[in-house]
Amino acid sequence: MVDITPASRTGLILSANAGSSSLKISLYELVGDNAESPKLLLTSSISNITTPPVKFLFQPLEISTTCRVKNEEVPTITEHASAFAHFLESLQSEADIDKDRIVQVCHRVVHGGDYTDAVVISDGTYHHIGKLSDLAPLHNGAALAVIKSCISVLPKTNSIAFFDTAFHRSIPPHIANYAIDQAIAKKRGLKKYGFHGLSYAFILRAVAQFLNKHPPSALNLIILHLGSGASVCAVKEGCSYDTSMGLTPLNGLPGATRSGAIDPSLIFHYTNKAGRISHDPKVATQLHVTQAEHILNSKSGWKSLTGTTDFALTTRRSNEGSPVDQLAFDLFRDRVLNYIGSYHLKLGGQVDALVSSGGIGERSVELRKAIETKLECLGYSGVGDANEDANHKEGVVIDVSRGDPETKKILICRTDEQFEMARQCAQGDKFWEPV
Ligand SMILES: Nc1ncnc2c1ncn2[C@@H]1O[C@H](COP(=O)(O)OP(=O)(O)O)[C@@H](O)[C@H]1O
Ligand SMILES: CC(=O)OP(=O)(O)O
Ligand SMILES: [Mg+2]
Repeated sequence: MVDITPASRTGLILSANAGSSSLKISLYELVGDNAESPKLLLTSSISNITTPPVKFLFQPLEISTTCRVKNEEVPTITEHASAFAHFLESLQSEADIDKDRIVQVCHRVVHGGDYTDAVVISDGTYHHIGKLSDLAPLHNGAALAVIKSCISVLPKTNSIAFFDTAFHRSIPPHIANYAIDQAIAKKRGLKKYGFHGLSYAFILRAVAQFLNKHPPSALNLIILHLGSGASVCAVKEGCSYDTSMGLTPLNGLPGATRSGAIDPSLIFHYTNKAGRISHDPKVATQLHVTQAEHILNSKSGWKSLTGTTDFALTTRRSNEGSPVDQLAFDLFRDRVLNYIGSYHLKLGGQVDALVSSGGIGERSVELRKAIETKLECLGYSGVGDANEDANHKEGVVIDVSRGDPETKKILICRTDEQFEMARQCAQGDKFWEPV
């Protein structure tokens, strides 16, 4: 009989996180007894894929004569497939690792429709995920391009799709459904799916460990994931109860190029071509993305208000008195507060901690301060001095609250979607069964 117990699992696991204009990759080693915590060997990020020059960063954890850091602009990278190919070349040339040692590739797929769990890629699952691309135009197409490359250059390796949506399968019907004709809604799958689920799963476990609350089902949290795409999640008894994104990642908070929630009628006053298919060359031609979706996904958000997608720059400029940057900063804080207030109420005020994560949530001292000083009226501790020092502190979870035991905690969690996939892969029996 073939041994498929966790202790028998060895090899390299690669996790790929394809964003709208970036690809983040982490490589882990599994030696059987570390299935709970696969060992990180290196990370790589390829950014500005749709706005060249493309930046390529390759960072082995241990540097040696055969393991080098690379940080360069690469004009030959034009889309996600060539970005992935460049990573594989560097794996050999910079880290002396043969790609054939990779036994599993985990792919973050943002929209998984009704998939409630990760799936091994086959012809059937590949095409099903392809059909969902219209609902996550900035993301699913990019993930599929990387999956396709894997199938062709790593034919003996399992490719597994991990879905952002899976974490939110617990959202109850009265929250997940929209007030629209239910026959049409059911037929077309028009409901709230929610996203950033791999990040929320990672945070839930990390915070449970930090607060010493086991199992995680003992926890109620309000989690902010504030990055290029931003969302909030109410976790009730260890499960997603509500989240700000909806049918697509467009709803809820604004993001780098996304409007977030707007009055649905607005778009018909913005353009009289809202329903026409977009012919923008950056939108893959096989996707049926309307001009409305293109404007609200790619031509809105911080970029449309301030000219930059860099929220750190927006914050600096707003401190220097720039009115448009101040508007972007205040508008973001306002929308985040909408959700915190609402989720605090939905959780009956029984909140173990407010957790801030994502590129902005983890690093923006100013935004955290602006949000969290408003929360004292709800019994949150307010940010303490630790907020200022958080960027220099080590650790996955950092307590930035004032430390008054009577008040609710405010934490930062350095989320890691790639690690969450590698961990779930290492532990999932079905991924290791011989074919
Ligand atoms: N110190 C900082 N202050 C404010 N925003 C920051 C800071 N560092 C990074 N960011 C912002 O974080 C965002 C990227 O977050 P990230 O979670 O990596 O996004 P994504 O994975 O969605 O591409 C960018 O808008 C970037 O400007
Ligand atoms: C779902 C989503 O918006 O993802 P990201 O923040 O990585 O763009
Ligand atoms: Mg992200």
